[in-house]
Amino acid sequence: MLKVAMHESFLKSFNKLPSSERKRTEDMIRKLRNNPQNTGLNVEKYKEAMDSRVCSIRTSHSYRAIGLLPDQGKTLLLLWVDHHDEAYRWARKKRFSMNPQSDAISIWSTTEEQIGQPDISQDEKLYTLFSRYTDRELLDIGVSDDLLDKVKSLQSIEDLLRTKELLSEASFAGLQFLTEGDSYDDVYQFVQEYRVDELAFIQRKEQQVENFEQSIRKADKEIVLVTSDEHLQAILDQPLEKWRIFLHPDQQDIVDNHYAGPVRVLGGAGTGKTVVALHRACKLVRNLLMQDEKILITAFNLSLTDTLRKTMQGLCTVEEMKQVDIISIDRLARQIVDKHLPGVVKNVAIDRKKFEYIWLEALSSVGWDRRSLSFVQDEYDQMIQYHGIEIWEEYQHKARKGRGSRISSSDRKKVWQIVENYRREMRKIGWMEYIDVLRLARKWLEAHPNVEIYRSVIVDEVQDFHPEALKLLRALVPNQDNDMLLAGDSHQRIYARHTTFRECGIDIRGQRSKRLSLNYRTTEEIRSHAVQILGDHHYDDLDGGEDKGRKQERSILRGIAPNRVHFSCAEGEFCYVVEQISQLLEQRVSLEEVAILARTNGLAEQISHKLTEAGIFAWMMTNQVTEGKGIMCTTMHRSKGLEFRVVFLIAVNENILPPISVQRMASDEKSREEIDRLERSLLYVAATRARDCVHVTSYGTSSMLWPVKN
Ligand SMILES: Nc1ncnc2c1ncn2[C@@H]1O[C@H](COP(=O)(O)OP(=O)(O)OP(=O)(O)O)[C@@H](O)[C@H]1O
Repeated sequence: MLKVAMHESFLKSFNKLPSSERKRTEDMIRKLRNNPQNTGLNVEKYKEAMDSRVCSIRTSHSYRAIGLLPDQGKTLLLLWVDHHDEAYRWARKKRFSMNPQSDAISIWSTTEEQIGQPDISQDEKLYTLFSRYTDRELLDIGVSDDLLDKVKSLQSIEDLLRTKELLSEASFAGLQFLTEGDSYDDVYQFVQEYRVDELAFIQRKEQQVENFEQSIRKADKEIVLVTSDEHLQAILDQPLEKWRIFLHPDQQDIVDNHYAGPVRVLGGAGTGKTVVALHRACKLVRNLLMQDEKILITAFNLSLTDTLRKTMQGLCTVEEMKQVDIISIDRLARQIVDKHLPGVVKNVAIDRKKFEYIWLEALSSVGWDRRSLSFVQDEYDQMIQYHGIEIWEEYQHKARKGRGSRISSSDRKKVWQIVENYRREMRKIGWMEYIDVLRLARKWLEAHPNVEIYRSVIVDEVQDFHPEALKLLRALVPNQDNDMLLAGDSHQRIYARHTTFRECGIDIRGQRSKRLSLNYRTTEEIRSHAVQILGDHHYDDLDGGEDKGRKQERSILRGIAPNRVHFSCAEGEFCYVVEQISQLLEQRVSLEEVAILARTNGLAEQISHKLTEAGIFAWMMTNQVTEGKGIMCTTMHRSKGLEFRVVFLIAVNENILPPISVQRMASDEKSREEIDRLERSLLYVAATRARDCVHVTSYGTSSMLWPVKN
């Protein structure tokens, strides 16, 4: 009897099959397990594949499954199922390896060029990239025997890059240094030093990956071994999300621990912070809550809370969900105020531009004009609203830590007068800002300490919470064991809100700070490019320290680097997007797995209309509309927390990233630096929404934040 295991990728492709084919595939697996010799199955080595372990299995007249079966292997690992042409195409370009660090199996695509040797003439051979080095020299810097001819035939840096996957890290780096003009001796020295580390790595690898069977057992996060026909049925009947509930031990630890107070979970994009937060929520509902107690799951915006709700519904029963509230922090604050202070909040101002005339009148009351507007608004946001200041005496002597420009005491008095005028006029016309609503809710709760609303709170994307929101959370949940889990990442901070948990009354100590560093969403190529965009700004650990964990992060998936393309005009960019979408459709990628992200609402709306006009299903995601059919178009800001197979970042142009209007608002060097940091984080967030592929496009003059390489 043959053991059958199924990789996550197999289940993904299985989920996309027509139902009749699913049934046939299920029958095929049953037959495989019971009688692999069954002639109808045609289990055959697929000779055109790069990996000699690849085999194909017939599931029906026109469908094939692809698997890995080493010679003398006892376990067949199913990897893919598709229409036969597609299945073979998939298998032909794939390479597979067990990743000893993550216990994951890596599947990555190679390009057509990598499959065949370049066809070059004898003359051309003389002038190849490495023709001046002898075989011995190349062997000494780590090029393996079987790759000597290939390396010697490379003619350009692009050829070398395409060969990267075939070379060891050390030899690839060495060859790259040679092309950059480093002397052979320096490169030789570098490779020898590098090899000491690499040898240690290979020894670890050999120890850990003793054989294929053992690796399959170890990779239990992404591979499931079929143990019986009933088990097979159960797996195939479940949606993928449910099946995928195998946490990494680091993740499981965070979920299972008992904490004497709030716990912080840091980690770059795609490291599973949300997954951990929701599993923790589930665990608390099951093991901690009394029948009349509730847990709050909150995040910054509506689209995020929508996504959290959907995932949570997949993890908990309907009964358990009754003890869980999932709501954005702003909406929750509004609910609290409306309930306990009815009529106090009439309207909440989102667009400050609308009230600019009030600011200008307030400025003129002290003899200032529009030129001081940005400075006063920055002072209001970063000092007065940030610290929740309501009286002059508090503002008068407040240290202006972090503010770039100095202020005289008479100007400070004038700023306060302007702010008082602004607040009074806003009250008169019945408007408030969200920060005011958060403060009102918090103050009401602080005045009524016996009203316990939640037993525990779980927060996602906490880096963008305003200090008032964090203080509100503290007031919502009494200080006790397992009271708070705060998940976030300062690299993804896209609103200018710097605070520390401590300043907001949230005390995190020692062991209650965790970091995840294995990226499950994005390929290593996309992750590393996105990280480069962040530049060399300082990134904090959300509590006043520095987050130094970024260097340890890595992805379990491999793939292609982001496509950075530039056009002379917007029309050129649009044609490129349409062309790429047509190719995706040919590859049977569903439109729902594609997103187009732009810096502004207007640009996102524009592309959504243009696609619709071109006959491609597309919809615009807004705060009100969170579901639609076809390609999702939205702003980079709203894409936070979401994920797609393919992402287009469009109009990455000068004066759009950052927008000229935002650049003009900078009142000093410090604000300019902050704008640069925020816009880089925004690009990082947007690019890391992609699982497989990112296209970064621009027209006219491209943005300096993601330059076009010539
Ligand atoms: N242990 C795991 N096994 C398999 N997939 C996982 C695991 N943990 C997380 N994932 C997947 O990785 C992806 C990213 O997870 P998640 O959204 O929780 O990351 P995140 O750190 O919150 O990301 P971001 O900060 O970018 O929003 C999701 O598709 C999730 O299902």
